[in-house]
This record gives sequence, C-alpha cells and structure tokens, in this order.
Amino acid sequence: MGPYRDVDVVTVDELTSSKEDHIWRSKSLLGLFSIGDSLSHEEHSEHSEHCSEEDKRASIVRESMEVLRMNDRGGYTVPAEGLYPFQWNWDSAIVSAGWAVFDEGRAWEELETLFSGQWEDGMIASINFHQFSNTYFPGPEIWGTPDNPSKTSGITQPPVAALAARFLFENAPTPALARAKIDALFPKLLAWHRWWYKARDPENKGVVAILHPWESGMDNSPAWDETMQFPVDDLPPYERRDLTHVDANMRPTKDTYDHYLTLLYRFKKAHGYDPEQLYWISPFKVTDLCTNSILFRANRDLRWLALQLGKHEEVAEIEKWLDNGFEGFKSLWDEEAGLYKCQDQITGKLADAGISAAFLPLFAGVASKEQAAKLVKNLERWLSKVKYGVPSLDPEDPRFDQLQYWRGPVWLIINWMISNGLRHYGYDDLANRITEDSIQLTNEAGLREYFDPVTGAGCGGRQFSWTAAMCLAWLDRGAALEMGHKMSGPKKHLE
Ligand SMILES: O=C(O)[C@@H](CO)O[C@H]1O[C@H](CO)[C@@H](O)[C@H](O)[C@H]1O
Repeated sequence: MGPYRDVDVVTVDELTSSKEDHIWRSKSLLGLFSIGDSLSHEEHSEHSEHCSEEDKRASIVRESMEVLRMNDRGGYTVPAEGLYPFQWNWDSAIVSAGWAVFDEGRAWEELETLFSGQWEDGMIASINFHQFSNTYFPGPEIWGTPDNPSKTSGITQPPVAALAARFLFENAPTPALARAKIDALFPKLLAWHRWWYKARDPENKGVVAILHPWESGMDNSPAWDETMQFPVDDLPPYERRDLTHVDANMRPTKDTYDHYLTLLYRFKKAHGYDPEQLYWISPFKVTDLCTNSILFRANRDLRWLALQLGKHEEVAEIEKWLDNGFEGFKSLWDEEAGLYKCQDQITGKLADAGISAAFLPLFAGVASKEQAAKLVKNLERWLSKVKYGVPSLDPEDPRFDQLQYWRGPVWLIINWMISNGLRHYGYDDLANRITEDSIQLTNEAGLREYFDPVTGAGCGGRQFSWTAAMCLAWLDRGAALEMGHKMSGPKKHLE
C-alpha cells in the first residue's frame, strides 16, 4: 500500500464511491467525461434566461455531430480536413467519447482502428497513416518507420485511450457489446501502458519521459524552450504544409520545426525508432505534466476496467504504477511557485514556464489538498488576466502570446480536464467558470481548434473533431443524448 492511500490525499477520501474501486474511482458513477461537469439539459433550461442560448447550443450539438460525420474516413476520424488528414492518437480517443453519445458502434470502432496500428512492443503511435494524403508534413514518406510503407509515425502521444474505453464501457447502452469490445481491447491497453514504463521509465522514476515535443500534444509550449536548445542537424530541404491552412503567426517557427525534424531524423536514421535506444540518445528528454497526468488518470481507469474483468494480477501491476507515479510526481512540484512544472530529465531542472498542464495533476488526482489550494490560487490569478480560461501559458509570462500555438490560447480538451479535476477537489465555482467560458467560446467562435483567451476569437483549424467531441461528451451532453435518442430511437439513457 502506497503511503498516499491513507494520508491527506483527495483521491482517497473524496473520490471513493464503491467498495471494489475504493481507491481510484471518481466521485460520480457516470465516468470521466460527464462527472458533474456539464449542466444537464434540464439545468440548462432552468438556468438559461435566454431561449436563444439554448437554440444556439442545440445547433452546436447538431453541428458537432455533423463535424464528426464529415471528418469520418471510415472507422477513424481525422482531426480536421486538410490540416490533419490522418488518425491522431489522443484526438481519436477523445473523439470516441463524442461518437459514444450518438453512435455506440462507431465509438468502439474509433478505438479499434487506433489500436490496429499498435506496434509489436505495445506503442500506439502519434499518427496512423491509413490513407494517402499530401496535405500534411511530415507524412509517412518522411517518418519511414520499419513498416514499408510507413503505417504510423515513430513516436507516441498522451495515453487517453483507457479513459475513453472506461467511458464507453461504463455508459454503454448495450452492455453485452461493450463487454465483448472491452475483452478484446483491455490486453492492448495494458500492453501500451506497459510500453510506457518499459520504454520511457527504464530508470524507475515512477514518471515517464517524452522524447519529442509532439509526444506531449502541447508541441510548441514554452516549457520546451530551454530543452529545445540542442543544435540542429543538417536537414534535407522540406516544405511545411501547415502554413497553407493556418496563419503563420499561430504556428511554430521554422527554427522550432528544424528542431522537431532533427529529432525525427535522429530517431529514424541512427536507431530505426528502437525505443530501448531512443531513451538513451535523445537530446530532448522531459517529464511532461500533460502525459504523466493523463497516464496516471488512465491507470486509474485501466485498474477499474481490470476489476470489472476480474483480472487481479493486472490490478496489482497497475497499482504498482500508481504507487510509483505518486512518488514520481513529488519531484515535479515547485513549492515556491505553487505549481507543478515539467522537468528536463537531462539536467534535472524544472521548466521555468507555468503552463496549463500544471493544473492537470488535479485531473490525475495526485495532488494533495494543500497543493490543490496553491494551484487554485495561481489559476484564479491567471483567470483574472484573461476573458476566457484556461490560457495555455501564465498570462503574466513575457512569452505569453494569445494566438501562438500552445503559448497562450485555450484548448477545450484541456479545459475539460482542468474543470473535471477542480470538481474532484471541491472547487465547483472555478470549474463552473471554466465550463461557462468554454460554452461562450464555442457560442461565439464555433468548433475551432483553439481560442484566443483575450478576445474569444477562434484560431487554427475549423470544424475540429475534438472540439466537437467536447461539446457532445461534456458541454452539451444532456442535449446531445436527447438528440441522439430522437435520431436513433429508444436506447438506455445514460444519466
Ligand atoms: O501540429 C501538428 O502538426 C501536430 C503534430 O502532432 O500537433 C497538433 O495537432 C494534433 C492533431 O490535432 C494534436 O494531436 C496535437 O496536440 C497538436 O499540437
């Protein structure tokens, strides 16, 4: 038993709701995406003074469903037409929860297709290349992973899949189908989590390393500014495609891309993406808060699934990861700043930037009540400086840029995770502020990739799948279920 199980940690005494899942289960029985985070449809009706707001949300729900259908490429969903034409890892896991609200079979299929690209060693790559497209760089021809042609990228992304699998399983209108699906998926999820520890924590720190900023999903974060100072290699000439879809002032610079590609080519050329070597040779090796918080939370959900399936040995294995993870997180706490920080594993230094992932240990359930109180103080300060939360960087950081990728703007998926975490720790008012901001942003700017925290303007890609999924599974879950119900006839109501 890890010491955190009987000390003053919110996960233990406040998230407990059932005997079999006594440690890790979340407060609500509804599962992750809906844990008291959204006002139900009825609450919306009661609280909404303006009918037009309700009509607006109904049209956003319709549009969200249309966006998922439009971005559906047959078994998987692209994040956005043109800009991201393949299957991305954490996008797809989040998107499966959106599908689940109105098409149960399609939701499972999203995860199955994602896992169809699983490497022999267990890794799920950041991108699956199912069909040819020349609208994105770097594509399969550049990655050149051992498969020929390259079926996936050679690196990974935050492990959201177990969270999504639990959500689908726990809220399944057809339990028998869900049981069959989860029986098949569980060993694959477990293999991926095992891969994380074997490939990315061979030194038993309890927390895992990422070896490329793309692995964090927060690619251009100032948290990587110092760790990306390594010299770039001579690179073959290349042509970026992102700038044909999105303004250059919203995207990473050429210098940043040179660093991204230096890592890619080093991983490919010298080591054929062999994870056992990559960990030791990468000039970029960071303990990322986003990845580790999601992994910790995903381990809780994987443990819950293991309990449902009666897999007791696996439960013990996962609990060990949780125990070690709890210890590992301690090295990421900056007491003076009252924030969690990413850590350079090469120098041991904590990153100087306060980023939105600093609040994700609340989502993981790994912060103590005292740490949570300090995080909340910081978050309140951040929110007092912008109109819409949560900015991806402390607005008082001189590097704050309201439009630049992961250097200021708001992402809905991060808002969901932060508000979900806040609720677990009893900060409902603050969670409501974030939910309300997210509703306003989508009301005003639609289903954009991300949003300007100062003006509320939409940025990056349009008709973006994970933003649509967040409306369906989080912000408008009640209305979406009702609409889905009308479309497909009676099925078990999830709330
Ligand atoms: O910018 C890019 O080319 C890719 C690189 O993986 O990254 C962005 O788009 C992905 C697809 O939506 C997201 O998964 C990432 O979080 C986001 O940063």
